[in-house]
Amino acid sequence: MVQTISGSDAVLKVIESWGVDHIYGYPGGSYDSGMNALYNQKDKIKFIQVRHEEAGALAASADAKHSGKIGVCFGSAGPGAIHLLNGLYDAKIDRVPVLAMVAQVPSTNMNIDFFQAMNEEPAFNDVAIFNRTVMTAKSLPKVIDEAIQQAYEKRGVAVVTIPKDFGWAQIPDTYVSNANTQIEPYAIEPDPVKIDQAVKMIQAAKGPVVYFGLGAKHARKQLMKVSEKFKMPLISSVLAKGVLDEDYPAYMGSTGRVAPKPGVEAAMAADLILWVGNDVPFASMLFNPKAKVIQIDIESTKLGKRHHDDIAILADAKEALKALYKAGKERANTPLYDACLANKKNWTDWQDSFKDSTESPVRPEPIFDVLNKEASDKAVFAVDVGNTNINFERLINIKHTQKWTTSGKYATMGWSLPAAISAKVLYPDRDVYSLSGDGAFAMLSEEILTQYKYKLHIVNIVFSNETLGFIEAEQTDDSHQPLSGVDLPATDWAKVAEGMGAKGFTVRTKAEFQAAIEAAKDTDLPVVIDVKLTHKMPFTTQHMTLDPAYQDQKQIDAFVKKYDAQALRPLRDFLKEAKAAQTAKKQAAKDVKAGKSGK
Ligand SMILES: CC(=O)OP(=O)(O)O
Repeated sequence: MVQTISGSDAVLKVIESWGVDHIYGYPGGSYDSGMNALYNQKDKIKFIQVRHEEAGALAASADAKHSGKIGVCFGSAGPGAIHLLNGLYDAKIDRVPVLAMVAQVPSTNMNIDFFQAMNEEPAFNDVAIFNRTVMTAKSLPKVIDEAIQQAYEKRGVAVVTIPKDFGWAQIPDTYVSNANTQIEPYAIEPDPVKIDQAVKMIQAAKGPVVYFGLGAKHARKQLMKVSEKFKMPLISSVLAKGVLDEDYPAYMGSTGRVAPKPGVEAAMAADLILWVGNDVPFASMLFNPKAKVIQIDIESTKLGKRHHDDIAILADAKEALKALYKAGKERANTPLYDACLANKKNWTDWQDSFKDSTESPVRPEPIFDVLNKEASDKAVFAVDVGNTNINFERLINIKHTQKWTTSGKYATMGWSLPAAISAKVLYPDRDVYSLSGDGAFAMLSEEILTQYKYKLHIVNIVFSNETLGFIEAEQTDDSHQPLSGVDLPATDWAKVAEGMGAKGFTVRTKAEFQAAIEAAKDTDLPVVIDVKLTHKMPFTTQHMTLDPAYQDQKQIDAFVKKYDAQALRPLRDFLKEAKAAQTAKKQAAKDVKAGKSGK
């Protein structure tokens, strides 16, 4: 006799065969059989009960971002399913594999206006790369297997809708999963002719730079070697922060609104961009429009997508960088390279000058100074959307051994708590920090309950300044309108957290923050540190007004005063100095050759 198994147990067996050991969700009547299977297989797959399905989907997306492996979540029929959507869009838009199981009313009650029934497929059509309602109980394991393969292959969201009765039905326990058939695709090697052309273009450029994204995350050493050999400063996408150590001298950080000044200025001064594994939507606005572009990408649809290419190389980033390094000759320092290094030092010194500021409410620099010292080399940061992105991008001295995630191109607020849960579930031995503004924290703050329920020792830092700061700055600097709808009521987040079982602290100074971080070491509970943050907005790199060659002195004075930026100098100053130093060096060398060294 053929052994049988319930449809939902068969589903979990397939999911487990792909190496998944936990699933996020919230029970509902239509998902009873799924809960029954999770109970039956609790030794193999852990159920993480989030308190809102959106958080489950975000945590699943964060699992995929952290580990590269598929994240799995579920929602019950109707509202439970629809609540998943926001988290699933994060996975879709940041292109990571997620499986969402969506419960449906029993097949006999579908399409007849039943309680909590809705036509779920159309609702998930846009978000999913694979979106199917299972038609028979027997096909359940095969459809789940297919969904997982599709999610990996197409780097997106697979949605499987499961009518309630199919999950309970007994089916033959004979299905064999496809998980063991999967192999890593071969890295595509670059065309040597294109590599030769690219090397010539790089050698001829006056100020070439590298602009890399997450497509180059496996090519850390090659990025540094190419930069050193051809004297190219490195600029990254926001999300590729952490591929290189922050203190690597030629790494200028990212470019764009959240970026530090050296990255923004280097991008505008470059005359050639070596664009590697990067798909940033604003990218065409962030660079010198006259710069030449050599682009390397593993997907042909990315070539020329964000910027006109002079040379397009279809290849794996690591292979292409290796080939460039091998094919080219070492270059002498360019003035732009020297100027960028000096500019970075000027910016870092300026940021550091606020590290011990005693202003209260506190500035972000003292808080991040403590974090930089306290976070271990293995720390994981879950970073929410808003000014927290800006402060994290500029002030965390990331190490490549640490990890961090945010909601990137989708940029949903509410990211940090579910992402921190994902980090602690995946890496229980690593120190995990969630960082959010008071707006973003409020959006999914109920997830402190999840942290408490599973005894996840996460340090949640809330930057409270009673405003949607990122939007406030936009209304002030971009649209020049009166502030409208951005103010938030003062809230005692430490008290809220205590009510949910966490340990709460309120801090207004660096010393208080340091003390809270010390106290956090003495508890296994989740911790919430409500940092009462200054209302001063971060230095704007988007509307930077520092250079008298381009701006009116009065404007510059007002800008410098607003951001306490007296010590900051424009990149052009360093370029002039670098050019003068190189001319003097050349002249000295000529003099020595001509026997006029004066010695
Ligand atoms: C979205 C937003 O403006 O958030 P914050 O207040 O953290 O900047």
